[in-house]
Amino acid sequence: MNSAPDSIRSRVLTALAKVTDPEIRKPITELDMVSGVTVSDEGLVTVGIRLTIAGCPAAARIESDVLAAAESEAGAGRASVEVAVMTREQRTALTEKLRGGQVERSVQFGPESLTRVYAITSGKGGVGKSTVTANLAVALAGEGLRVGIVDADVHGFSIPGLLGLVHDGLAVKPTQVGDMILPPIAHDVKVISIGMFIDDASAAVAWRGPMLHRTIKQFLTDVYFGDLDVLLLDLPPGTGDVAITVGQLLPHAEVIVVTTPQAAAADVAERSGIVARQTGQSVFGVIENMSAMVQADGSLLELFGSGGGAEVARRLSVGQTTAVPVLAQVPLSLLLRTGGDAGLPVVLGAPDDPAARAILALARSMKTRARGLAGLSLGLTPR
Ligand SMILES: Nc1ncnc2c1ncn2[C@@H]1O[C@H](COP(=O)(O)OP(=O)(O)OP(=O)(O)O)[C@@H](O)[C@H]1O
Repeated sequence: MNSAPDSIRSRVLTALAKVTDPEIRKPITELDMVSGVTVSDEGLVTVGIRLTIAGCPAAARIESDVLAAAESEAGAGRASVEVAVMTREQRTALTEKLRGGQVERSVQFGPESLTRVYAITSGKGGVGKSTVTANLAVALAGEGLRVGIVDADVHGFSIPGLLGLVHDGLAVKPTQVGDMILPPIAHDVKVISIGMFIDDASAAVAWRGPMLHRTIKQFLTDVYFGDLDVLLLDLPPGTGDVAITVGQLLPHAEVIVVTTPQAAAADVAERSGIVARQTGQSVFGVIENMSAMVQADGSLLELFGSGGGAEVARRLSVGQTTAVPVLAQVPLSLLLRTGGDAGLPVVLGAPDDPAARAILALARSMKTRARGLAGLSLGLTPR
């Protein structure tokens, strides 16, 4: 092996190109985070890196990955890392680069984007919309898709907890690089939540329309999701301001309505689908959650009745050229609930659970239509 300083330097640079920033998920060499590599006549390597911000939570990981990369070429104990922090100008250059050279910030995931955007809504609270959203996101990521969640459920921002992004009772805070927000990542899903910007977990968020509108817009402009295949938006239940804002900002988003099997829930669930239509969005389908559970003795427990999902799908199909399908029936499940409480989604923690299987099957069928690709065939249709 040629070990002249120039040769070592070029091999170290090649190794460094494989080190990624865990939050931005790009090679540090592309992010201008490597300020220099010097090799002494004795072959000792010094790598200079600059972190995006002081106190960067990923600092220790980046430093040790850089050291390992340098030592892989220089030899154990023959490399060192000098850590500095980007200047404001360097940070601005980085955020512009990540935005693809655009100085003007604009809403991501607009009609020109290839990302499939699904707004997940329900007629009323407590039907399991957030639980289903979190599990579906993780299941889609498990299918190899790049997935993000915007938790816009201002009154019940439960996504961070469901995905284990909670520390000392509070949702983890995103790293901020200049005016760019880096979403925390859990189980391979990039997550941003209103809950991450609130310091008192028990505080009620009494925001009115304009404040909500600004926050959702900021999530869609300032959060660096990178290139996603799928973005899921967890909307608040009902037909309020957030649904209208999302309809205005992302008119091509497709809506998924979550409902329970209860006949009485069908009216309100139908309404949330209709609001979506009024803002120009199409309804992708209905997920019936808390469906019948098979008990140990083989009998069915229909705690919330039956038929609600099919009924909502039937009503939302009226006047449409294609029928709105029931995408999945997710049974009542103890493990789905305890997995959510523990921050480990059931699709990962107990993938053989019937509720997990229903969500994993849905993710598999959605995978085939990721990134604008046509065709989604689902076994379930409205009765
Ligand atoms: N299929 C299911 N089986 C058992 N428990 C479930 C199921 N789906 C959801 N749950 C439980 O129901 C409760 C409500 O779920 P979740 O918070 O996801 O509802 P939501 O519709 O998002 O409510 P909100 O919009 O009001 O926040 C949670 O405790 C959750 O663990």
